[in-house]
Amino acid sequence: MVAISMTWSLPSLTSSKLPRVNRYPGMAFATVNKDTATLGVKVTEGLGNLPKVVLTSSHGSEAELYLYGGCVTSWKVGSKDLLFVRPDAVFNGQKPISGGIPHCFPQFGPGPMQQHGFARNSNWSIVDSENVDGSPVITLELKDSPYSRAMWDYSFQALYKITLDKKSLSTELKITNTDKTAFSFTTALHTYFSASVSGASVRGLKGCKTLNKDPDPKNPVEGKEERDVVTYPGFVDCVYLGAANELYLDNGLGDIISIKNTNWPDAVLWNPHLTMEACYKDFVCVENAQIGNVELEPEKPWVATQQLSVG
Ligand SMILES: O=P(O)(O)OC[C@H]1O[C@@H](O)[C@H](O)[C@@H](O)[C@@H]1O
Repeated sequence: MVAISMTWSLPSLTSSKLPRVNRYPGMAFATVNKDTATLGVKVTEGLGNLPKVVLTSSHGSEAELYLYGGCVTSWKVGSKDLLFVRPDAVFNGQKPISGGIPHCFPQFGPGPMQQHGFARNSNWSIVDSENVDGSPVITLELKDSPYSRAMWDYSFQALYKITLDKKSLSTELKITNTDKTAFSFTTALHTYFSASVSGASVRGLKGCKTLNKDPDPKNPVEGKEERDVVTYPGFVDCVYLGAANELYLDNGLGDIISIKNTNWPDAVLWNPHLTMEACYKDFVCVENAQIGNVELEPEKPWVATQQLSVG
C-alpha cells in the first residue's frame, strides 16, 4: 500500500452568489483506497501499486491520473475513453507512462537531456482539490529534486490544475522560476487520443510553418502546411509552429474533439506507424507544445491552458 501524508485545512465557506465549491488545500494527501473529503476526488492504488486519482463529475464523466508523471491516463465521457494508453506502457515508477497526457518538461526534445525531460518520470504531489458545481478539480505540484537537479540544475515549481467537466477536461500548467537565476525550457502535453488511425484527421493547421522530424528528428525539414485536413497516412512526426488556438481532431471513431489552448503556441502530430505495429492503428497524438525556448526570470511564472472537449 502507498501511504501519502495528509494535511487538511478547513473547507472554505461560500456565499450563495458564488459557484458551489468545496475546497481542500493541503499537502499530498489521503491514504490509498480512501475517499478524500472533496466530492468526486478519490485517491486509490493504480497499476503497479502507484497512487492514482479518480475524478468523477456529477455529470457522469470520469478521469484518472497517476501522481507518477502527473499523467492523466483516462478521460471518459459516457463509456468511451477518449485517451489512449499504449499496451506496452509500464507502471513501475521507473519509466514514463506511455499514454494519456504525459508532460514533456523542461525539454520537448531531442536535446541535451533525456528525450522529453524529467517531469513525466517524477512523482508529483497533490496540493489542492475542490469541487465546483459538481466538477472535481485537483492541483498537482512538482518541484526540483536531486533527480531533476542532476539533469537541470534549477529551482522551479510546476503546478498542474486539472478540471473535469461534463464534456471537457481542462488543464492549466504554471511553471514558476524559484531560482536566483533565469532559466529556459521547452515543454509539451504529449496527448495520446484513442483513434482509428485510418479515419483520424486534424483541422486548424493550414498555413503553419512545419518542422518535419521524419526522417531525422535532429535535423527537421522546414515546410509549410497546405492542407485543411491533416491525416496520418503513415509514420507522422511533425511540429507545427504558430498553430491555431483551437484544433479539431476527428478521431475516426465518431467523435470530434476540440483542442483549445491559451499560450501553447505550437502543436505536434505523431503516429509511429509500423514502428509500433501492435498499437499504432488505435491512437494518434496531437500535442500542444512550446517548441521555442521560454526564458523565465526569477520569480516569474509561465502559464498555459488546454481544454479538450467533445460534442
Ligand atoms: O516518449 P513516447 O511517449 O514514446 O513518444 C515519443 C515520440 O514523442 C513525440 O512527441 C515526438 O515528436 C516523437 O519524435 C517521439 O518519438
